[in-house]
Amino acid sequence: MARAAIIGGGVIGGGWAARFLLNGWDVRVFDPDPEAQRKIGEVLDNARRSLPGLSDLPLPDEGTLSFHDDLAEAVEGAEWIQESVPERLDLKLKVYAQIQAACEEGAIIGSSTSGFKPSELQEGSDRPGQIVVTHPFNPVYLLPLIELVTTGANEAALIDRAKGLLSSLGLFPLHVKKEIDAHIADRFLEAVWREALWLVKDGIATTEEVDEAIRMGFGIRWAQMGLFETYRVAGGEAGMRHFMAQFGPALKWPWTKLMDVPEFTDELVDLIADQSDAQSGMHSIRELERIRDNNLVAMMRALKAQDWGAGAVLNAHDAGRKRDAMPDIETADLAQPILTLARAVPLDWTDYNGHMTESRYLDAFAGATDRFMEIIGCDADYIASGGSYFTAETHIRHLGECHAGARISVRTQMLLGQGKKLHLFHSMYEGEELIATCESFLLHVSLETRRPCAPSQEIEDSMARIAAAQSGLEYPQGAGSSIRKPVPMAE
Ligand SMILES: NC(=O)C1=CN([C@@H]2O[C@H](COP(=O)(O)OP(=O)(O)OC[C@H]3O[C@@H](n4cnc5c(N)ncnc54)[C@H](O)[C@@H]3O)[C@@H](O)[C@H]2O)C=CC1
Ligand SMILES: C[N+](C)(C)CC(=O)CC(=O)[O-]
Repeated sequence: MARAAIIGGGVIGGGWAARFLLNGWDVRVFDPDPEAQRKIGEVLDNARRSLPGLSDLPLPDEGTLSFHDDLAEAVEGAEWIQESVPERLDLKLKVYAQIQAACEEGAIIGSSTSGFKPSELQEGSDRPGQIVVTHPFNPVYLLPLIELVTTGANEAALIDRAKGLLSSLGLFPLHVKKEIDAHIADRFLEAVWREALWLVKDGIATTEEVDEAIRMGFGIRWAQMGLFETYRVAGGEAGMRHFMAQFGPALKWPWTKLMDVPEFTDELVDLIADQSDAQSGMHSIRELERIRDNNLVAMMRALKAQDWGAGAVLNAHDAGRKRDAMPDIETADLAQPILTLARAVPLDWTDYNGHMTESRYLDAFAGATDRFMEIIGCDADYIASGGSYFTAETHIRHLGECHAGARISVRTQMLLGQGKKLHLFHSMYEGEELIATCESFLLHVSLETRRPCAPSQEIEDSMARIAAAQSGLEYPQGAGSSIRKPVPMAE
């Protein structure tokens, strides 16, 4: 089992711990704070309800989490060491000396620093090539971006290994090859933060109005296209050149306070903190984290459907794991109902009753049907060649309930697969418990005529193979049933 050490387990270290653990790594934590274990436990609870559902496949079994009073013990045998101690250079340098005295020479030491350059962190080290900046974004267990900032002291092989390990955790390592204070993203965030402070200090807007100005407009836009792509579109048909010609000169107008930072007087801190309390004080920080996570999961899953931005990163992560996680016609035990879906229930699949909402059962069963189609040869290439299946009838029975984060699976029995007809019976389980079934009848169609027709010989052969293998299975209980006619109540 791969092992990571988390040095500093606060807001960010806790997020890293969750990211590693939920991706199957063993995690050792060193943090002198006596509250660290409780705090990380709460971050983990949030991560467990939100991260697994982002994937359309099950995550690996969780690794083991342990807390250590001794830094040397925590880093021993670790392949990855993530430093997330407070943003003070003297402290970070002291911590690296302790880490490097005890860790493996081949281990990667990543720093979460928001602002320091890697050359500053490598200063005075005997093995500077081991230290890189891996700057994450909060919540680390959901957001994919990691700014991987390196110097000439870091060898290409170590950089490649770091990229590979980060990608295997579902992260998106953005390699910043030329170091600069605050890397890339925090330079924007600092600029926006500075402007917002001025707007509140000068009485132009409240903290709430600043936040509305972001989240009702460009905040949504930036989640799917960055700055340049957004402005290219805003330039109209003439694109970026026109945009720059039109708005470039305006940058010189006195729109902003540019580099000045308002002084953090007690008065300014009170003004901002009081407004922030009035805006959000009715929610605890943990509640706000859960609201944030619900929203992030819903947005990232929407981007996933578009295979765009952060959604494309999630799809690529799934694609890399699909081969091992899901059987195909050669690896499945065809004599049994075939595994066609295995995943965690995403946060945005639950409803006001606190369990998976009914439309999502159809969503999950439709995913199982899609997988069955792939297994028999009706994959993306086949569909592009003009043949596919349309569903003619579906009947779902709800036998139990499941909640966000639950691991569900679907196993599929083929009741008929011959000519243009495909009749499937899906059974959904949480663990061993049967929670729903779905019977579907599909017809093979020509996508040109939109009329039923026979499928390819390869599909016919696959269906014949499965029919022969499953011929010994009993007709499933519940198949062929309908909603019974109500019996009149006795007086
Ligand atoms: N909070 C944020 O939004 C982000 C912070 N970062 C960076 O992550 C790092 C940590 O920041 P946060 O998690 O926000 O701070 P935090 O204050 O929540 O956590 C820091 C943790 O380090 C522990 N600590 C202090 N001295 C230690 C030592 N000698 N050895 C081990 N642990 C020690 C503290 O007990 C505390 O639990 C900083 O470098 C920061 O710039 C990066 C991205 C976002
Ligand atoms: C405020 N901050 C500079 C610590 C923020 C970051 O570094 C990244 C983030 O998560 O916004």
